[in-house]
Amino acid sequence: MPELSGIGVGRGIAAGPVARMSPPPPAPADEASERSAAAETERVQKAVAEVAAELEARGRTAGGMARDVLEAQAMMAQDPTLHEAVATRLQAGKTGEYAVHEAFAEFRATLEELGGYLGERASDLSDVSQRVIASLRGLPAPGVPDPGHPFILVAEDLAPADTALLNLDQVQALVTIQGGPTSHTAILAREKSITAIVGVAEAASLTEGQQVIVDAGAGAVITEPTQEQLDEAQARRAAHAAQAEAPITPGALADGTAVPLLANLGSAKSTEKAVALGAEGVGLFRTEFLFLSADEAPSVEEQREAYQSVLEAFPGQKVVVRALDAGADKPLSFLNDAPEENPALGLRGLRALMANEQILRDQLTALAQAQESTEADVWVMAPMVSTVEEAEAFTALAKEHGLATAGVMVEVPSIALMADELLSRTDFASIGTNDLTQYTMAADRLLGSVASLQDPWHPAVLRLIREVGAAGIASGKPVGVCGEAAADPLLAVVLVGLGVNTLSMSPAALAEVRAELKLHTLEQARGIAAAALTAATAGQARETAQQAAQDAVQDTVQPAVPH
Ligand SMILES: C=C(OP(=O)(O)O)C(=O)O
Ligand SMILES: [Mg+2]
Repeated sequence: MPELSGIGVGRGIAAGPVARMSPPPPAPADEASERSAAAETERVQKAVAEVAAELEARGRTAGGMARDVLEAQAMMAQDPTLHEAVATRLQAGKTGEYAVHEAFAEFRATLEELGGYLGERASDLSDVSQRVIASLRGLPAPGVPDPGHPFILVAEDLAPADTALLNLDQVQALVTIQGGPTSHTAILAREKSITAIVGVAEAASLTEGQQVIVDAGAGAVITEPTQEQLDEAQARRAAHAAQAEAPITPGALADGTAVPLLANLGSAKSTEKAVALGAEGVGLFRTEFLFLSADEAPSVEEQREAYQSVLEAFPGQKVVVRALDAGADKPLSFLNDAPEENPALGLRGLRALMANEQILRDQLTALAQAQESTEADVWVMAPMVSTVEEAEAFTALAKEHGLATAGVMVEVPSIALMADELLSRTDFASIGTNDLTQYTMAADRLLGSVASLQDPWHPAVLRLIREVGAAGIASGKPVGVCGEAAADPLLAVVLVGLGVNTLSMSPAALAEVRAELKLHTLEQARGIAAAALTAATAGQARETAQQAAQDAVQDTVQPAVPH
């Protein structure tokens, strides 16, 4: 039973036949057609009609937002301006493929120049053009396949729109060649509870229709499963589904040690889901959504309203609000429009806020006002902090605005190493493992080519977390984790073993983490963490922790002294 390995997202398991994402057809050459213009026109019209009908049919099956997107694409395929542009080229003797390719590309460039909503639709136009060209050539449509039965989707990577539109009755699991644990595909898969393994370099060898088991917990794609393995996978799938239905209890270890499980929220829209899935508060409220689509900072009143709607959903519970984290992957022209060679190392996060202090002051004012009219326990924290002076300055400013609990994110190795000094100057620390991994490993979190380095299991990252956990225990100040690492059930246990008190994650991950914590005592979690720390590589840390966790669970189930 050969296996391919990658980075599993969550603990799901699924089995089924592979269906590969078809690559886009190669661009057609500028050649004269051997057919008459009339014959080419007929071919193109037929292909366009087929593509439009297929997109509409898919929209009807998918429903909801996907239906609107697909119907808009079907309309694009039939746009009269485009048809005129294609017809002109056919009259000039071009092939149908080339006429479609060139006319759609021209139309796309016009849309991109217009910008705004139409500009955003430009890439949809390329998708339609590729579908028509594939149809003219008699090739399968590019994009997510539709074999008519449940399947395991194998792709180089998925565009966010592809992931968002997946038909989850058909797609049993996702395997991508590219991508790391914090890639968009992994984050979206986690959010939608799709069984997924990303960064499977050898997935290119999987063939259409081949039976595989995708075991996300083990990060393995089993390529020639035996009947016994298929039965076991089926049983584990049923158990996993039952776990999602398990009663919601507060996060705690087997010995009753409380580990509050909090939600990461990206906007006010997801509060309901977080509450329904049992979030005991919010460990990271990302406020960027208010700023990113704007040309200038939103007013204090606009901000107050948005913050209030989140705070109201958590009366009596903790809500950790992060000050604006702009720069690098989230550029904001009104905050910093200077070109930077290395924006991830530039004026981002708290650095950008300190350079535009009024924007930070307005945000703190809005938050303090929102706090006054709700019963949530509001904590505020700063992103991308590198020095204790920065932490001190932010904490003082937050208190000046009437926010009693102020802390910082630990995302830069320098501040992790200074955790003891940090915690003597601020109220709490929250470890952002996505950026902490990026900066520790010097690997851009958005770059597929270095995704394998972007692994929070790396012992270098774990050693830094140990520093922060130890400083938290020594000072009695709370230390949380709000990066994607907290959503990996076994890594969550390791984090608690390293001294972390709370875990914050996408709400979809709460059930799995809750179930895993219940299997281990604090002493065992410390043992599993100590085992992971002995490793030399990320892979070894994961394996060593898995072994230590299994041994610990067996010791608990089988008492050492038989009766
Ligand atoms: C939680 C984090 O912040 P973001 O992902 O928003 O940068 C992190 O870096 O881990
Ligand atoms: Mg971050």
